[in-house]
Amino acid sequence: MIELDGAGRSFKIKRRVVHAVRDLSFTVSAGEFVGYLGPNGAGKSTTIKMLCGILTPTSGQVRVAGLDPSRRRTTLARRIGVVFGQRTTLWWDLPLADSFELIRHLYKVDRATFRSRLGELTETLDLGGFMRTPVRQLSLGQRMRGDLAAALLHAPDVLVLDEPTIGLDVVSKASIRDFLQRVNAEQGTTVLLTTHDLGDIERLCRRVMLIDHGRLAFDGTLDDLMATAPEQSSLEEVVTRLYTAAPQ
Ligand SMILES: Nc1ncnc2c1ncn2[C@@H]1O[C@H](COP(=O)(O)OP(=O)(O)OP(=O)(O)O)[C@@H](O)[C@H]1O
Repeated sequence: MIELDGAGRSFKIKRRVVHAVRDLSFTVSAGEFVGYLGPNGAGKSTTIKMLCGILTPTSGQVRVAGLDPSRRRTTLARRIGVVFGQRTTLWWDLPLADSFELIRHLYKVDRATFRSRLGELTETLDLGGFMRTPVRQLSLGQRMRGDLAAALLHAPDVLVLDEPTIGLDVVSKASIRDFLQRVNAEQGTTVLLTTHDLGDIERLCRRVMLIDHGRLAFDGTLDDLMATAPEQSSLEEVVTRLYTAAPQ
């Protein structure tokens, strides 16, 4: 469902070149739920932007649902949902319901499918109490639930999440994790999750990829990851070891 083959992305800043992602190769199969970890500045967001076609790779190849994201961005938009936890894709001044209606038009979702899909999402994400509230008046947790619904309204095959639980309290985090687990298990949606919250990883991901300095430093199951450190280490200790040991 997601394939990277030697993908790289560099940026030229004045006379300096920053290699945000270098020679990255991995495959994520349909239905997998994969955690994508890495320290600040490792290249996670750059990878995600290449997956949804916002950035074109400067080397190698990227394929999502068999499509080249930067060339087929519009077609791909129907197959992929993206949530950037730090930003909203909703219309700030409009009630949540109006944002969803606009998304329905953008993605050309027919009215009956939209109604049943929105009904399901409203129930599972408990959106009913604030559907008529302008997005700017929503709490962070409410806004995040709205963003998740917006990303899933068109029933994408792939869901890419960039820190979807950032800033949320423990109860909101738990409900979003439950929701994501259900989407993956019940609808077979392929999920790539970027997070600094290791609780998200422990709770949701069987497979973990770790990127550092733009390169893949680990790709395996959560158990394999835990086995890289002495017994009884916490996930936080294991990840800290890898972040500090990864090659430059
Ligand atoms: N548009 C850009 N122009 C120049 N450099 C960039 C650009 N976008 C990212 N970079 C650089 O690429 C590197 C990787 O950045 P990226 O945002 O992908 O990291 P990240 O892993 O998502 O970090 P964080 O966890 O802090 O969000 C960083 O050194 C960053 O400064």
